[in-house]
Amino acid sequence: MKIKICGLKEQTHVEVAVQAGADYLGFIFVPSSSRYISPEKVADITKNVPKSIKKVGVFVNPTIVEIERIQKIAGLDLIQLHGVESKQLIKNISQPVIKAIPADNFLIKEAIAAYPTDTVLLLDTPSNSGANFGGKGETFDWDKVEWSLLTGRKFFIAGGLTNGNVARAMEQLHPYGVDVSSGVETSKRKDSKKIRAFIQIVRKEENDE
Ligand SMILES: O=C(O)c1ccccc1N[C@@H]1O[C@H](COP(=O)(O)O)[C@@H](O)[C@H]1O
Repeated sequence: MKIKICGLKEQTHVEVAVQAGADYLGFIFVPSSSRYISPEKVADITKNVPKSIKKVGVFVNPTIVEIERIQKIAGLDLIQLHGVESKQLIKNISQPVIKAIPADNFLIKEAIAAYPTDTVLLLDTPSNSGANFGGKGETFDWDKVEWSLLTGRKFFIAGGLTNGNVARAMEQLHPYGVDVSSGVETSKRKDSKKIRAFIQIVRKEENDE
């Protein structure tokens, strides 16, 4: 089970996530987000991160120029697209892509048809405004998704995961990975204890399965 800790802004939390056994570290390059971090800061706080742990840049409707500029400075391994990006943009990105989609059966079917199998999908809670901006800490109704649509596809579960529900998400949904941001924060700041506990719970659950 892959674990992605997202929205990191401080070196201490990067170190905690790495030591506890995260696979992916996520950084938000969306200027309007309270979790925004500059590419220069990402390069600085991740300089000691082993190469085996992947750095993911999260974007909403970026241009290819913006992605390439930020990727070069921050040293990103993967690009997560969290908006309504074109298929052509995805084709132009040199790094592997994680494509976030709202957890809605119609949109899941569309995404499966649109994106090649090497594009990892990330199911997140649909936003009330219709836009797919994440990081709100809200779960979606797991029972309403036709999970069989995703057979053969790698997908992350995101949206409101916490130390209290992640084991159930794994048992019930069998994702390729779990992605958390708000659930490992206290007062809108990452919380080292919650990060460690989240990763321990996931590792224990995968051993028990
Ligand atoms: O975290 C943000 O501010 C954000 C902004 C724009 C796009 C995505 C964002 N976060 C991503 O949302 C999911 C779910 O987060 P949460 O656990 O529900 O808080 C995750 O992939 C975040 O990286």
